[in-house]
Amino acid sequence: VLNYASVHPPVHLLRYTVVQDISAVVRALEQGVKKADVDPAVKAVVICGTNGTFSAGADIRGFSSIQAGDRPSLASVIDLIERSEKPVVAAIEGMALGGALEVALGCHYRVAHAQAWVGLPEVTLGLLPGAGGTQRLPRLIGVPAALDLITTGKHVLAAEALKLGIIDEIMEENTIDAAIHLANKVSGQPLNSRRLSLKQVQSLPNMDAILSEALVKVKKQARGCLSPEMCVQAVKASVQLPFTEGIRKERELFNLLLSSGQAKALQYVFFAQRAAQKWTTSSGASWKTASAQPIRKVAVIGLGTMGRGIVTSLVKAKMSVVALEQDQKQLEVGARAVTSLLEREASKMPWIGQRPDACDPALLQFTLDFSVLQDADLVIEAVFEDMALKKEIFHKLSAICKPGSFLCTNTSALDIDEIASATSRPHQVIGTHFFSPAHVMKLVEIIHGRHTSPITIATAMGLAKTIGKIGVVVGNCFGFVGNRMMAPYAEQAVFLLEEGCKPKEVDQALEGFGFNLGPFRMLDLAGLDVGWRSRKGQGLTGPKLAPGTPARLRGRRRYSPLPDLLCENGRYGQKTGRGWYQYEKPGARIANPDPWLHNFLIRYRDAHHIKARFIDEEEILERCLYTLINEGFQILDDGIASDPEDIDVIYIYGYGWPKHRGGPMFYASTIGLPRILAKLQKYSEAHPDIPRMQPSAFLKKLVFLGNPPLKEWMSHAGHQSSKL
Ligand SMILES: CCCCCCCCCCCCC/C=C/C(=O)SCCNC(=O)CCNC(=O)[C@H](O)C(C)(C)COP(=O)(O)OP(=O)(O)OC[C@H]1O[C@@H](n2cnc3c(N)ncnc32)[C@H](O)[C@@H]1OP(=O)(O)O
Repeated sequence: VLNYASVHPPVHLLRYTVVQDISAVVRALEQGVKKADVDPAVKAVVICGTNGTFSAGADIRGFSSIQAGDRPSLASVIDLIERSEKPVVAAIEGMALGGALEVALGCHYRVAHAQAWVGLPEVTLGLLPGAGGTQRLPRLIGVPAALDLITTGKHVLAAEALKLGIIDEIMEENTIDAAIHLANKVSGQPLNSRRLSLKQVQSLPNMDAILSEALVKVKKQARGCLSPEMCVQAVKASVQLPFTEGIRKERELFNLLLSSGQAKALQYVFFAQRAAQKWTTSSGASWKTASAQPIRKVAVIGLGTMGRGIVTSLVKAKMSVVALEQDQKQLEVGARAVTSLLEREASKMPWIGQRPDACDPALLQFTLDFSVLQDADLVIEAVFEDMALKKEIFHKLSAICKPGSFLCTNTSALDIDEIASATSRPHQVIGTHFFSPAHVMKLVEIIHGRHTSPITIATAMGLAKTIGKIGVVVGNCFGFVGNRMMAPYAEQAVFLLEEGCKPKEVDQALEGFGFNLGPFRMLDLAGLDVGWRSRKGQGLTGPKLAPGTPARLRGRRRYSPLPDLLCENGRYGQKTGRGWYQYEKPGARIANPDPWLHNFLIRYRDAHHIKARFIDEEEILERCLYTLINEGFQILDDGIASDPEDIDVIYIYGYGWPKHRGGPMFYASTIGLPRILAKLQKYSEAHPDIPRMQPSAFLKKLVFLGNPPLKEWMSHAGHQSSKL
């Protein structure tokens, strides 16, 4: 891990590589600094990394073994560095993240390569910079900038770090030589002014307001996630307390976070997101053997809400795009919408000024001419959810597109195999389920059909990565993973209304749990007509419904006609200004309880002889969340998702599941599968007409096997993951 290398005497170079064994690095760093301190031949020290990287910080896997008492050791080594009578210079190449930046902050000088970047990502892992970072950074760059970096975990490039004052010098090349040169130059000069622990935090007249506004902001954004709030508390301590007391406070807050459980969940998500990129299918295809084909030109069919967002994402990633509509008017409306989205995106990216080509309109062509699509490497069809229309388009694409083109359908539920059957190249057909708004949401479900080739999967995954999305490979079934699990959740929410809840009560319970939006606000945003169209297509309502079908039963299953009745009343959600809530005008966003709906529910319950009862938050949460989780177990058993991590990534990045709870399957593992099973059994006995409440056989099996850890679940699934 450590080389104590004499490079240009009298400067000594301490080199570090990957920080896997945290305590070994801390010990080695301590020994290196102590040795340099007592060696009379050494006049200065440079700390750098190897292979062009200072350090990405600690190995996250090592956090689980950190004991509360271990923590101060890096902090004390950083103190040792800072107290050294010989100047210590950090030479930052590549990146300095987390503990590594804290080490650099303990150095007296910091030199960085122009392409290097720095950051304190601890907050995203449920922690805070606990080796003095929350006390030194505000002393170096002031409270507002330090709060921004520490509470978001964002990375900044060397140029910005220089502007902020984190870095003293930037080099285009030979960063280590420059650091050695600087170390030689400052050798013998007084160091007190370079010791951040001795500096005062720059006082600001509105400091109290800055701190309290920061707290309000992070509380609002974090929805129950503790680490951003603790970060603000720690920075506040740097303002209000002397350095050593501030460090004590930082340690106390760090230990609290370390034992909170949220840190474990967030660290799980870090690895789950990366594991999802290593896709496999139940037939044995995998990322290891399939390579993505290069995609230069993409065509998008349909410029509705989804198509516009998809085009925007592609252009932002500098891909050449052809956007097709069926008539001139729709083409013009769509083109205007895309232009405005691109302008809005550009205004959010100030660095775009330095990269004038970032949203280059020359990359984008709007057309009505289907034949322009013939040389596209990949086509994404994004018309509305109508199987006949999609099949017609795929039939045409199959005839027009060059033989190597990949054909993707943006669908949230439809059968990929049926769509592929309209082509002569089903192996090149794949589902790419984007989430709305598609230029913002990170997730893309990549759905392989029976005939989809591994190269097609790899190419769709590659495209997702290129445009900054997180692709997750899933199997083909109605609703795939995300919407299939959403169905029992939304169904429970509506049953709860029938039984006595108000939409706001259900939403508040789930927003309190940490969702960005509760189910009714989410449905109003997505548009109630989407589900209505799908239910009509399935014959659950509308003209295809058999006459004489009881209002609240489909076969022997409980059914709620409430969402259909709302649509029949023209209440489609936000877009019509009325849905489960009322809005000031169509398109407005603030949801207000609607007395009309309240009276409607009373009349509905009377008509169906339902006696309203009080339903507490616990029941709301358990019925909505546990039925969703139950479907997740069924999906794993069916092989539609290859492991629980994939489901969790889908829920976090596509459905607003609170990240600090680690995704539904991780959450289930923290609650304990026996408890989930017992609750589902209780509710399904009370509601025998709701099949989705019947515990899945896989869940029962795992409980029978003694509630094994999440990592072992798939070795017991009916459909075993080929990742094993
Ligand atoms: C020279 C001075 C050295 C001083 C060193 C001091 C060290 C401190 C030791 C004491 C510790 C005290 C407390 C410290 C806390 C911290 O440091 S918290 C900060 C931890 N670091 C991070 O959060 C960085 C997380 N990683 C990333 O952001 C990115 O991975 C990356 C580094 C920017 C690289 O991105 P990219 O190129 O896109 O690759 P990825 O796909 O993301 O990752 C590649 C594989 O590497 C694995 N990985 C990455 N980071 C870590 C990590 N920190 N710990 C463990 N593993 C990591 C990642 O999982 C990928 O793995 P595979 O999927 O298996 O390939």
